[in-house]
Amino acid sequence: MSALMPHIDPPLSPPLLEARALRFLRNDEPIFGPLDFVMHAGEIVLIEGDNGAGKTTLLKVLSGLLPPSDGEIRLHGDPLTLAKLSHQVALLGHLLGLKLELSALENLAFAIGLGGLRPRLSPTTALAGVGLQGFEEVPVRLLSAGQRKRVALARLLLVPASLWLLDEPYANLDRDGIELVNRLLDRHAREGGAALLTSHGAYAYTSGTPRRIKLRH
Ligand SMILES: Nc1ncnc2c1ncn2[C@@H]1O[C@H](COP(=O)(O)OP(=O)(O)OP(=O)(O)O)[C@@H](O)[C@H]1O
Repeated sequence: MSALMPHIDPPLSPPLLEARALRFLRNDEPIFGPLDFVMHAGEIVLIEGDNGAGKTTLLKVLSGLLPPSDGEIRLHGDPLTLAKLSHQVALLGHLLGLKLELSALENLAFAIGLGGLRPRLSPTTALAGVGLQGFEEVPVRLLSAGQRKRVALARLLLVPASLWLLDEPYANLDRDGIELVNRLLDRHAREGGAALLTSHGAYAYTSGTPRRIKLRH
């Protein structure tokens, strides 16, 4: 390097998710916050709190379903926009967001249309990956609660979102399904994604000790 050229360090990449002074009020009553936290690529973080503490509300705010009352959310250093939300953030909520009259495959095709498709994956391989080979054409209304959850997990696998927001991802799953969620989380983290999850169940994320965010009334 020439003696005249200054040495410039490469810029540090911004956190995957950043919440600053984030608050949500309903009818002037505080539900959560002010909250400050950052999440980096590869992190799995648990949101803890009693019933009604605001866990689901926080996930809804982070996924753009509810506007925050105060504060800021940044994704990869930039403010959240609707365009980013659909491609970079995937929410697995209590209601799963599946269309009951459509088949598992049709639901996945619909999700890809909105959120894009991860390279080298297809809806058929994603369904096989969550143990639903043979259920491709079955309308979701005919699937069990755990099978529906698995369709929603296949959707997570398919879309390229780097941030997963998972509300009770273990609910309704058998032991094999719980291990499946943990495998998907580990792979997502290894591939540079991050996930924020709530869980009341006895089974939760078992690889290492995830960081926790505690919400209080
Ligand atoms: N649609 C709504 N309209 C009015 N109040 C609501 C609504 N949804 C939630 N709340 C209230 O907001 C607060 C937080 O609810 P939230 O669902 O975020 O809690 P949670 O921590 O996810 O609870 P749980 O562990 O029971 O799932 C609760 O007091 C609840 O009564």
